[in-house]
Amino acid sequence: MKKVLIPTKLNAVARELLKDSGGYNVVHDDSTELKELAAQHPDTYALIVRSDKVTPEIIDALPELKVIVRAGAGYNTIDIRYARQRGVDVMNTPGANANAVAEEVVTLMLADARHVVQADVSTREGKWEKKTLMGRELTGKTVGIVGFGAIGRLVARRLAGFDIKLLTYDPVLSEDRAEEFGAELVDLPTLFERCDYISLHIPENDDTRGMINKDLAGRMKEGATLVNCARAGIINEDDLRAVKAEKNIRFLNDVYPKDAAGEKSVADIADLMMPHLGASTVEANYNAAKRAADQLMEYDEKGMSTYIVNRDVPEGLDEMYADLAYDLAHLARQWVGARNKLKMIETSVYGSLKPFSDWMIVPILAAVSEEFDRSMEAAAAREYLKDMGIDYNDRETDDTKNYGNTITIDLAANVDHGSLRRVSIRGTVAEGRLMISRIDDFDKLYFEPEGHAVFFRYEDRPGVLGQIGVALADHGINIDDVRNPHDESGKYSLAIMKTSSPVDQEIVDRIAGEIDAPYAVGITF
Ligand SMILES: NC(=O)C1=CN([C@@H]2O[C@H](COP(=O)(O)OP(=O)(O)OC[C@H]3O[C@@H](n4cnc5c(N)ncnc54)[C@H](O)[C@@H]3O)[C@@H](O)[C@H]2O)C=CC1
Ligand SMILES: O=C(O)C(=O)COP(=O)(O)O
Repeated sequence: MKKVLIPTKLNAVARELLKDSGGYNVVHDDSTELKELAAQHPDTYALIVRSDKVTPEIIDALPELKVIVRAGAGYNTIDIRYARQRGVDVMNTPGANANAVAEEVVTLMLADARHVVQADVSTREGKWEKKTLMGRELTGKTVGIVGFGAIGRLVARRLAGFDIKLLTYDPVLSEDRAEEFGAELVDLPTLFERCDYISLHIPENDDTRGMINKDLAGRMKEGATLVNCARAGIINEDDLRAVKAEKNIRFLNDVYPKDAAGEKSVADIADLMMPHLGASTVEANYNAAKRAADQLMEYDEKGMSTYIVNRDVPEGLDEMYADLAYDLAHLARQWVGARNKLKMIETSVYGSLKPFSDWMIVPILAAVSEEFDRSMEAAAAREYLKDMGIDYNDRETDDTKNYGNTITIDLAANVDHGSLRRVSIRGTVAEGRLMISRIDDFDKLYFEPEGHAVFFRYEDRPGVLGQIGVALADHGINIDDVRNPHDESGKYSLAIMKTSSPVDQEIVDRIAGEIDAPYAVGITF
C-alpha cells in the first residue's frame, strides 16, 4: 500500500476517499511538525499539503516520495525545482478554493468601505461614532482585477451585482474573452491609474515578485483601495508604504511572507488584516481535499496528470510528446556515448508539434544533461547550451514529407581525436504509446521506449542474434522482445532486445566486442 502523509488541516474526505479505495495507507496528523512527521514516515509516497512549506530537506527525508499534492492553488511554498530534480511531481488543485477567495475579496472591500471592524469595536466600547464612520459605496466604482484566472473571474462575477466598471490585466487573456466577462482588457499602468479598487490574483513567481512597485502604486488614484489575497511577495512593501502615506491608499491584506503567528511587517500600512483566510471556508476545504484525493488516485491510475505544475509542458502540447522528446534524447545520448562531450543537438519537429519545437529543448536537455532541471524555461535551456559550448539548431521542417506528428533528434559528440559520433532518432505517439520509428538508416522500427533494452549495430551475418541471446543468458538476463531490422543498404543489422532486467554497459561492451558491433547501447527508459 502506498503511504500518503497529510500533515495539515484538511477535510477528512481526502483521507476517507484514499482509504476506501483500498490502495493507500493514510497518515493524517495536523498537530505534529512536518519535519518530525517526515522523519517518522520515510516511506511516504505522496504528500498532501496546504500552505505548509515543503523544503529540499523535507523532500530528502522522504526517499520514496513520488508526488506532492497542494490542496489549493499557490505552490510557492513548495520547492518545485528541487522536487523536479528528485523526480517528484507536484500537483495543485486549481479552482477548488477560488470561490472562497472571491467572497473574501468582496467581504474585505465592503467591510473596509463601511468600517465594520472599527464600528464593532467602538460600539462595544459604548461609543456612538455615527458621524466619524461615514462610509463609501462599492456600487458604480471602477474595479481592476490583476490576474484573470479562477479567482479573478469569480471576483468579477460576484461583483457584477454592484454595477461596477470592470478592468482587467492578464497576459494570456484575449480582449474577446475579457469582454465575455464584461471586462475591459487594459495594460497594468492603465489599470492602476483608472481604478478605485484593485484586487491581485496572480501567483508569486520569479516574474511577479515585487511587481507592485513604486511606479505602479504611484499611479493609483487618491484614496483608492488595493486588495491582496494572492501572495505577499507580489508587492514591494516599502514602495507601497511610501505611496500610501502620500495618497491615502487603503490596503486590505490576507497574505504574509510566512504563515505564522507574530508581528506582521505590513501592520502599519494594512487597513484590514486577515491571517491568510482566503481558502478557509468549510466548502473550499472540502473541495480542495476531495480534489487532492481524486487527482492523486487518477495520477496513480494513469501515471500522469494535467495538474502537474513542475513539468512545465506548454498549454496545447500533449504531455506524451514531451516524454517522447525526453526518451529520444535519452537514447540518442547513450548512442553517442554518455561520457563523450556533446557538440551538437538538432531538432526537427513536424506536424502539429511545430509550434512547440522551440520548447522541446527543455525535455531534450533534461535527458542529455543531468544537471539541467526540466522545470526550467526554453530560454534558460538555450543559455545553458551556449555556456556548455553545444551547438543547437531547431531545423525548419517541411510537412510535405508526411512525417505526421514526429520529432527527430540528431546528436553529435566528440570521441577520441576530435572525431564526431552522430545519431539521428525519430519517434512519434501512436495509439496512445510512445514509439521510436527510426534510428539512423533503420526505418519503421515502431519500438516502444519502455523498460530495459539493448541495441547492437553490426555487419549483417547469420548467428549474431543467437550469440547475443546466449551472452545475455550467461548473465541471467531474459529477452522479452526482439527486433532485427536491416538498414537501407542491407549491409548492417540492428538488434533491439527488450530485457527482463537492466544490462550494465560493461556487459553490453563485452558482447559488442564479441560480435564486433561498433555501436552498442544498454538503456533503461
Ligand atoms: N488567500 C488565499 O487563501 C488564496 C490565495 N491564492 C493565490 O491566488 C493566486 C491565483 O489563484 P487562481 O486564480 O486560483 O490561479 P489561476 O492560475 O487560475 O490564475 C492566475 C492568473 O494569473 C495570471 N497571471 C500570471 N502571471 C501574471 C502576471 N505577471 N500579470 C498578470 N496576470 C498574471 C495567469 O495568466 C492566470 O490567469 C494563487 O497563485 C495563490 O497564490 C489562491 C487561493 C487561496
Ligand atoms: O490555495 C492557495 O493558494 C492558498 O493560498 C490557500 O492556502 P491554505 O490552503 O489556506 O493554506
